[in-house]
Amino acid sequence: MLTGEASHPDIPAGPIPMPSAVPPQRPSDTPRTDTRPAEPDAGENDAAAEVSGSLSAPGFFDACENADDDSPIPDGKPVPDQATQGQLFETDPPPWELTVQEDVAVASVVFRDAPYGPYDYRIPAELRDRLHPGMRVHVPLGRRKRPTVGWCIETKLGNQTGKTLSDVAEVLDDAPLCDRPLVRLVTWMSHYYQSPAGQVFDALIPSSVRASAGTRERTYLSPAPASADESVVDALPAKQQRALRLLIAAGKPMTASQLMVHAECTAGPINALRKKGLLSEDTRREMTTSMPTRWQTSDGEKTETHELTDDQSNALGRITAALDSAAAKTLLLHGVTGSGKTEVYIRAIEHVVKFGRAAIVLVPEISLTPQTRGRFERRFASVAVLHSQMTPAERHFQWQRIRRGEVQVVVGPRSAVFAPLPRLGLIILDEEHDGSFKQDSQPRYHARKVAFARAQSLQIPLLLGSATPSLESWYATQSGHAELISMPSRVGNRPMPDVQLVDLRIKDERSRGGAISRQLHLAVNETLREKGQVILLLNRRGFATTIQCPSCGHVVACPDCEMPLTHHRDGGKAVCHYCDYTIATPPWCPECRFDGIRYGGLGTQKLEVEVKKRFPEARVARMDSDTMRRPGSHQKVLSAFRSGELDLLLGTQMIAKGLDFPNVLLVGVINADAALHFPDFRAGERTFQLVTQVAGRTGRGNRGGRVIVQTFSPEHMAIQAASRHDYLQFAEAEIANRRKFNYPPLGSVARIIIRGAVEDVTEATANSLLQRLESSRERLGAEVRLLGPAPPPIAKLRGKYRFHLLLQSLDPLQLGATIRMATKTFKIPEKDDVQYVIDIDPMDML
Ligand SMILES: Nc1ncnc2c1ncn2[C@@H]1O[C@H](COP(=O)(O)OP(=O)(O)OP(=O)(O)O)[C@@H](O)[C@H]1O
Ligand SMILES: [Zn+2]
Repeated sequence: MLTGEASHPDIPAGPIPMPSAVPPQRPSDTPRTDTRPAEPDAGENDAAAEVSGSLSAPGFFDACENADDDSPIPDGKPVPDQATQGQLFETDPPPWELTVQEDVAVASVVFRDAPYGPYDYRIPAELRDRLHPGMRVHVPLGRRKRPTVGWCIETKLGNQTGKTLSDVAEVLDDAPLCDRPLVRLVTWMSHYYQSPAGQVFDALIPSSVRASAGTRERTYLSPAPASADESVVDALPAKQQRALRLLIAAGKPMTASQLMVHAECTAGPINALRKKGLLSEDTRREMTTSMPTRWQTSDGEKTETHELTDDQSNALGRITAALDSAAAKTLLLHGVTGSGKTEVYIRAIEHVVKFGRAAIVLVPEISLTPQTRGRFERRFASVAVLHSQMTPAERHFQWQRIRRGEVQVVVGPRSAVFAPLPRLGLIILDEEHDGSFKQDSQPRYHARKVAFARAQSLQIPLLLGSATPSLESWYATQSGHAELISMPSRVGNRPMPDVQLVDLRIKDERSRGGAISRQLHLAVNETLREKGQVILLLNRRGFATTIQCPSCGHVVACPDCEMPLTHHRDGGKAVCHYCDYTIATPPWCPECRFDGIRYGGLGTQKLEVEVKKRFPEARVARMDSDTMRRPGSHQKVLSAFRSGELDLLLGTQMIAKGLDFPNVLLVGVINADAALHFPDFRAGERTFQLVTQVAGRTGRGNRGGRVIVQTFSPEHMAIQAASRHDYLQFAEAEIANRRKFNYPPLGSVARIIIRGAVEDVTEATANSLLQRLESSRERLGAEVRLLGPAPPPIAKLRGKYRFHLLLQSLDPLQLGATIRMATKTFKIPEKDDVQYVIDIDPMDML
């Protein structure tokens, strides 16, 4: 899937189902999601295997019980290379062959491109001790024996395929890039998300690690045994003798250039010594620098350790009990904004670290919250912070530290769930409802679900924390799959801020020609006068969100996506927020040449202009993905805001997350409905989360705080509940809504997006995929509802027409099996140029 397909940076995405049961892993039916022809596969019989394999076999986690032992991946039945032909002629091998065959060491290998494997290869004797699961290999693939890089997922004794295996040609890694539990996680993800295992490995192991970024090979010279013979050394020409004696005297290996400097000679004498066999060589891969970290750690907050509140110590007690029980328990810490969740995480990790174990803390993009980062770095001796602005060399350096076991805490975004800590004891997801935990390209995984799988297989607790938990996690506490821990009040018994709704339908409430209502205007003035700080939320970036001709009605749209372009004032650009297509904003209508084109709709840039005009004294900063492009820019703005150099911060949802500034006395929400009327069953949930979270940024100090929410739908349940900080009311009402349609968390949803250059060919492909889904559903007897194909709200993206199919079921196993069976042999003729993407537990329907 193209990155950017679901990149709606200003639209918060929602949550994902809590797995209550997870399908078994069967590495043999790695899915295919592209149009290339697949290798021959086992055909009809496999369909039957699919039924029993996916619908009745024990779950993945049964298979993963002994995560530490070295047993091969359970239930693996690799499809042998070119199996079908061989099977025509061969029956059981004769017994004498059996003994020989059993002695054959075999590696199962998967690939990132089709055919995806797994296929079995013989491990030649000289590679037997070197090859382990989690390493990359070179193997010959296909009839042409094309040399291909693959990942070894299993090594075993005995060739079960009944035919001659090709040899592994080369082992590419000195040590496994992931340990066995992580290899098992790969095969589970590949199965559950229907994404080739080779591609899952690529998501798991950063490209900087695969490419050994920031390292180079260096060859070290030391005296060879032959140089111990004095007479030999004495007989050498002067320069050679000098160099060799220096090396012997040094007592440690040197590179050729070091030795040249030392011995004040050229390369000649050293090469001569080499040729005479008087030097031995040793090549190592080394980091080129000792890693300087480019980011300061602090945003200006002081270190504080607090006496825990009663809520906090109760929460900590329940978490340490789970840690001590060494069970794979899922805990949901529901603590209102400002209840001190971070302190609880830190204490829980201290408990973990005491026993020599380590923790992972997943956060929505860390560069947005330098504060969180600072809190962890100040409290632990060895923290690895992973974030999107690291260089490849930094990333690789941190990864190596983590793998060597030098790190107590890893803090990072969703991909940090794969951090290769050797003694992981706890995984925490902070702001667990956040949409950034779902990846919108292959493999389309959700970090919460992967964290759950990893925690289960290692038998360690998973701690989810939020003031506005996803309904999936909430429902899990209601159905007994997770334990609920509540922190219903703020630290220091500070009250929740007062929320006032401004009904924008009433004309008097609206301001003439502006975005800021009379009440909000007054409140900002008052706050500034009291030397308090203000946060204003508007979840749309750009200046104007539509460019329309008032004469002919033409809307300037992206030629590739057909979505309206957003006018950006800096540079006078019109930009597609879906694909980044950019043109100069046309000064007149491109259709009818009318010169008086109108910029409608409100973005953060326009709001900034209005704010500066209304409050000329205020020092204002804007925070959105346009102003925050440069590394470190969040930190700069946030430290300035903390130190009081700024009075007013306005921006998109990135200012709604996790910030803790005691002097913020007013939060204004410019338009609470922006996301409410999206064609998505999570629209209400996202609105509730966003309003509650941003409202929670105030009243965090001793001076109190208040919130003004402007809305066209003040009676909407999500906005009502948010205005009362009433999560329970919201959750109960929303669960009842979802129950009517079996939407998550009550049922499971999957989405298949079909895209192609020609509209009717794309639609026809979607229809034939639908037929296949219908017939698999019938063969499996699966209770799955099929909807579509229909054009999604974004019906065209980057020049491709799009259709989608939705699948719904109460049983995620049946849902997965239906798709797997339908797509297993589904091939789209190359000339059609149509691709499809499977999205299990999709987070948006756009
Ligand atoms: N026991 C305590 N006593 C006093 N202050 C505390 C205590 N625990 C935490 N704090 C302070 O309370 C503030 C809020 O804590 P924190 O930012 O962890 O809240 P939170 O629950 O994560 O809120 P949000 O969900 O809004 O991010 C912080 O400034 C923190 O230093
Ligand atoms: Zn576009």
